[in-house]
Amino acid sequence: KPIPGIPYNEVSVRGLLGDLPALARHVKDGGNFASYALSTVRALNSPLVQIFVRPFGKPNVLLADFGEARDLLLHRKEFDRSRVAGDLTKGFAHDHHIKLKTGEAWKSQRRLIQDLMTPNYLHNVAGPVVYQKARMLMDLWRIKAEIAGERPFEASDDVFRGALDGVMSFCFGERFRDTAMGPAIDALHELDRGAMELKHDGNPREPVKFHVPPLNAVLESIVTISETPLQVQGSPWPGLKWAFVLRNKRIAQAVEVKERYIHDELEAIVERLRASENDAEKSAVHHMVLRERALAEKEGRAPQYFSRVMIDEVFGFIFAGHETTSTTIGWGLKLLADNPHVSSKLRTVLRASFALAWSEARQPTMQEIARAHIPYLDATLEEIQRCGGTTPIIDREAVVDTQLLGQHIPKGTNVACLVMGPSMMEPGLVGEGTRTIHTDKGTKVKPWDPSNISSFDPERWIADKNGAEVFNPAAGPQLAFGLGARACYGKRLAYLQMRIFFSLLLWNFELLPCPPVLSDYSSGLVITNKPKHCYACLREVNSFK
Ligand code: HEM
Repeated sequence: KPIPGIPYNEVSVRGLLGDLPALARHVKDGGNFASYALSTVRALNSPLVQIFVRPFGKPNVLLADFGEARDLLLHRKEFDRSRVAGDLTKGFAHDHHIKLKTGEAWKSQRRLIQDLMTPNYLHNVAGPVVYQKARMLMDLWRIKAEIAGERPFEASDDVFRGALDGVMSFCFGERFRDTAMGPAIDALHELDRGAMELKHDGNPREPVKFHVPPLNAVLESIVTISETPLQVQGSPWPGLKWAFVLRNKRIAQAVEVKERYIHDELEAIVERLRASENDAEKSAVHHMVLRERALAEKEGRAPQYFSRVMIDEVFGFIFAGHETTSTTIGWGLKLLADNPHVSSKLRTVLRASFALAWSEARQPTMQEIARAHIPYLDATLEEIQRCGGTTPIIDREAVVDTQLLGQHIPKGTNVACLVMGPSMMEPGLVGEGTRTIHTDKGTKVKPWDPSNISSFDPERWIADKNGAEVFNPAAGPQLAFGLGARACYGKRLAYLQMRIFFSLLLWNFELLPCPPVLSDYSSGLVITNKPKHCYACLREVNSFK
């Protein structure tokens, strides 16, 4: 039954299936749930609309306005984490904190992973292992660029391997050695040099196809599990659907492999700590074991190193961190290749910022990259986040009867804030004065200039402070990581990974534009809003070690 006062498609309320038939047609034509939501907002020309995608369930409200979404996410206690995230992760990380409402239980669980996103931890512990994996990706692309000879090649699998290795290194530190990238590099070394001839064959615009080697059993299990939420998405009975999905032999085996792997890693750390306090390798898992030990001591109980919560929190890093980061890097590759003025300015800025590395003909170090103050780099990363739309929807649930944009929202309604719609990537639909009263008077974020709101322009994040360029993270609307208490936990790690990756990429390569057929911006929404085509066409600009 529609919520009075909120626009909807008239045809959707005529049948039992609501918007599902129209959504299915949209998907068949190459769209996805997020693009359907956006097209509905546009068709009804309203920043607040409702759609019916759960048979017998409540309508889903779509909110396409940054000002109102920001207020909701930052200040409104009437909204909390929705059931969607928990429903989608129930089958493989049942006890992860993502599903919890904001309160004592959530806070207490977050204590286990506290301090992992501090600059100190990121720069000194996580950064070096993440940097090492980014260097491996550059090595892989150096070989591919040489073989491809300025022809494009598929980049999404490489970027995916790089991001997966990055987040696994964050979790397990130096203990994680059986990487995704290793076999990809080995496969190139073993390649018959005759394959070098590829660069002279055929159409120079045709992509070069490289063999994609399989992942090891643990990494393969992560990929298998990460695909399962797609099967549950939209189900009116997620619990039942999970029971069915987990009966599949391949999926059940994948869950078993990942459980055993995480358990064994925890056990290894616990054993090393028992043997010698200073002997265990530092990593997120090591840090969690120390936190659990300290919390248990404080609470007068025995530590539970192998509890469901411990295992699910570890897997949460991997699940929440690998595809999001790899998708965002994929968008960044495309945007930088298609905007050579941005990539060449960034390269010039990087050379000036890492002047010592340039003069010594070497790669910038992890510490140089992490600590440098480079406003144009920060601005470019922010703009990649804005234009990529990796997580196009941020859900919240109304926990009491409330209002949005002056309309009644009943308790239990799921509100989906659109990250890419009006006011974000196209002019807004809301007139001043119609929003819910803002509690943060005086710090309201200014809207983007409508004349260039949809273009990729890092300069929008740059401000002038006493004649010097500074990066202004609050220059305008941005929802890429959500906002408020439940915003992305791993944001700082994601920025660090991107900072390292794009600095090294532009240090080593020029990104040549790919042929138009490989350069479109269509996307597929699985867990994230992924580019359908992600190719790289690289020219090495130096051969520094
Ligand atoms: C570019 C990469 C990433 C993007 C775009 C991204 C985006 C997001 C978004 C939009 C949310 C929901 C925010 C909200 O509801 O307000 C979220 C939540 C979360 N993210 Fe990320 N994320 C990224 C990387 C990571 C990484 C690397 C980790 C951990 C290693 C991580 C861990 C989490 C967790 C644990 C939550 C749930 C927080 C909670 O419910 O309290 N994310 N992320």
